[in-house]
Amino acid sequence: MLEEDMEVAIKVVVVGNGAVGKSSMIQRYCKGIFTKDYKKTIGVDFLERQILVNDEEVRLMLWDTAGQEEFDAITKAYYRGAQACVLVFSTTDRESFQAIDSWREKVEAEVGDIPTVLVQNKIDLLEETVIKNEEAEALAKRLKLRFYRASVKEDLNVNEVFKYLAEKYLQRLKQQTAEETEVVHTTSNKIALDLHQWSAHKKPVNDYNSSW
Ligand SMILES: Nc1nc2c(ncn2[C@@H]2O[C@H](COP(=O)(O)OP(=O)(O)OP(=O)(O)O)[C@@H](O)[C@H]2O)c(=O)[nH]1
Repeated sequence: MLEEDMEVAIKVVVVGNGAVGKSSMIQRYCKGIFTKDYKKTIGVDFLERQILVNDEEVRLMLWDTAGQEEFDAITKAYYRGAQACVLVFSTTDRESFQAIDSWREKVEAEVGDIPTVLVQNKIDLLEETVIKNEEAEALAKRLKLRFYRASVKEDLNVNEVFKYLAEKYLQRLKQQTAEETEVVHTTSNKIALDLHQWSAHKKPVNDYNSSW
């Protein structure tokens, strides 16, 4: 169990090419709305939402990063401290699919291996698709990532994406806590053992007169 009074807050970065639906996904998840207008994100922005995961309160802070290369310098700084990541591409944009590897590398370069999920957005436009199902699945397999097909417009699979990331993050957190506890135990066992060995070498109090 985690400390009861401690709130778990997770910084999640949502990355991918421009216009794949990152801002829309965050708005949908945090505000429950969808707008048709496309307003290019300048730099970064964030919204948050609290959810319950296995009876644990989790605050998700969703960082919306610009998909345009021109803002790379600003967005890179915002990856720092990220604890989970959503990689998004669009059903109707092949370049956004091909760019996934490079987005993953950019995030990994800043924060290492964090819980990450691959999302194909705009599946309501499946008849206009430029990506085969097998290709997307192969990419997920190669990157060893959970894969979701979503439509922010139709509110399909959006909640699932963030729920999965929160669960994955908590799972890792508990595992780390358990490992740290084990290290402490191992260390204290070692100290106990050393003390035992030391006292075994120590001369008994009632034996001070004999030669040791
Ligand atoms: N049909 C459809 N359109 C969507 C969906 N999600 C987003 N859009 C539209 O796609 C366009 C781009 O969405 P944004 O959320 O602004 O894209 P973005 O990835 O944040 O773009 P940048 O800020 O440039 O990085 C907007 O017109 C949205 O309304 C979806 O699931 N289906």
